[in-house]
Amino acid sequence: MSFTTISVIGLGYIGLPTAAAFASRKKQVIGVDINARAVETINRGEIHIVEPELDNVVKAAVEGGYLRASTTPVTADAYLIAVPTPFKGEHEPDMVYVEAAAKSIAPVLKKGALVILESTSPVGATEQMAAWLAAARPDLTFPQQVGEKADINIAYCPERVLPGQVMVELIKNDRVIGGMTPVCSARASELYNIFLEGECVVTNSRTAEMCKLTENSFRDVNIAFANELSLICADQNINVWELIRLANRHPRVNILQPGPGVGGHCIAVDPWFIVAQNPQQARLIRTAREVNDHKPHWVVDQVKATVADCLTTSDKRASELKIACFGLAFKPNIDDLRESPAMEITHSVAQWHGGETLVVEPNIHQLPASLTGISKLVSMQEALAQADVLIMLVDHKEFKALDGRCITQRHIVDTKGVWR
Ligand SMILES: NC(=O)C1=CN([C@@H]2O[C@H](COP(=O)(O)OP(=O)(O)OC[C@H]3O[C@@H](n4cnc5c(N)ncnc54)[C@H](O)[C@@H]3O)[C@@H](O)[C@H]2O)C=CC1
Ligand SMILES: CC(=O)N[C@@H]1[C@@H](OP(=O)(O)OP(=O)(O)OC[C@H]2O[C@@H](n3ccc(=O)[nH]c3=O)[C@H](O)[C@@H]2O)O[C@H](C(=O)O)[C@@H](O)[C@@H]1O
Repeated sequence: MSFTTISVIGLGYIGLPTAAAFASRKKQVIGVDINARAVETINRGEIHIVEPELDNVVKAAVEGGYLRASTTPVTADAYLIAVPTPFKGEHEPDMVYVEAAAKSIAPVLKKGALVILESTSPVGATEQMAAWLAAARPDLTFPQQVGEKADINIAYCPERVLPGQVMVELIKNDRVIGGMTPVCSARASELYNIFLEGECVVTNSRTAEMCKLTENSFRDVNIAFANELSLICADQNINVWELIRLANRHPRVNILQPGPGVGGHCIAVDPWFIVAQNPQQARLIRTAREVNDHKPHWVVDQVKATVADCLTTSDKRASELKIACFGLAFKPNIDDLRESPAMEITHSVAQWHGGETLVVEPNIHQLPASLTGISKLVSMQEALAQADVLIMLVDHKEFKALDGRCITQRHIVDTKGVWR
């Protein structure tokens, strides 16, 4: 059965670009979200999230009559679930959104439908989702009951796009397809091939779930290695960026870059899903998380030591010193401040510091609420003219382009090696 109508459940950073990609290939797409304001925005042909090129694709899809959004699920040939999977408590995966999404589509499922889970999930989540659907629809058969002959096909197909490059990577990246049966995988591959230029690589659902967690854990472990080196090098008076550049000249060494910590809602979250399921075995993955989570605290200690050093050579009192923090976003050249180590550090410094804390963030026009009243958003030039201590937190292109001769301050904490 081919796919005439496709429904995407959850219209956020992943769901909306995916819905728009199908609609741009002239498929009828119904996006569903519990956020009524997001639904209204999309139905006006506008977007509620920031992602390059997405606005044009959504506008064309809505105006062309291929994409519409709704708060209520409808009957479709295929469903893709892209709802949040945060952690709860002591880093346990929270599957309540997936459960709610599955239960919301169950009543409208028709024989022959394909259901794909895209949300980053712990191993076994797809089987759990299939069980929720089966419990809600005893009139239909599911792969866990009858295998290939099931009325409903189910697969896990993780998303691996990089924020900021989603519209390119969505089309070009290879996709891991984890069907509950080979037929499920074949149908899921057929669906993605509507827009995919990359390859569909087929496996089972549990391997596909683990594959997504593995990719982000691999990056987290590699960044933790770099962050650990940065602590060792600071102690040994070695420039860690020079060290890594030199080590990476080895044909089989490729170390990532240290920074203020690991931010965003994926790399700092997903490795915990492995740790939660295999706490005895996942020792390196847990330690990497701990190393990366510790880094912002270490940076704050460096700031305090640098301020103390500055005071010994200055005739100013502590309350007269100005500290400037460069960057708030969770990574360079974006405006996303969520789960940002730069935010965490700036907040701690501003709360601790008796004097003025200046903030330079070229990608925002207004300070977030948590920093309002305890810091001041200024231009790069104002910060360089006024501050006694500089803290480099995010290697935005504007900061990298700065002529070193403009920096007269001697007291600098540079977490990104930009002003070395
Ligand atoms: N943002 C990213 O760069 C990537 C995210 N992922 C994964 O994709 C999944 C989705 O992430 P994002 O799109 O970033 O989240 P998001 O928060 O941007 O969007 C999720 C959307 O789902 C909606 N929603 C929640 N419960 C719902 C329900 N029961 N029915 C319908 N809509 C519902 C929310 O209102 C929201 O609009 C997560 O598992 C995430 O880990 C995977 C790769 C990249
Ligand atoms: C394995 C991998 O590259 N995963 C990607 C990642 O996207 P995300 O934007 O979170 O990743 P990122 O660019 O590594 O940034 C995460 C954090 O790590 C930091 N970071 C990154 C690279 C580095 O050398 N040093 C470093 O400190 C960044 O500054 C940021 O705070 O996670 C996404 C996700 O799963 O949501 C995934 O789709 C993306 O492909």
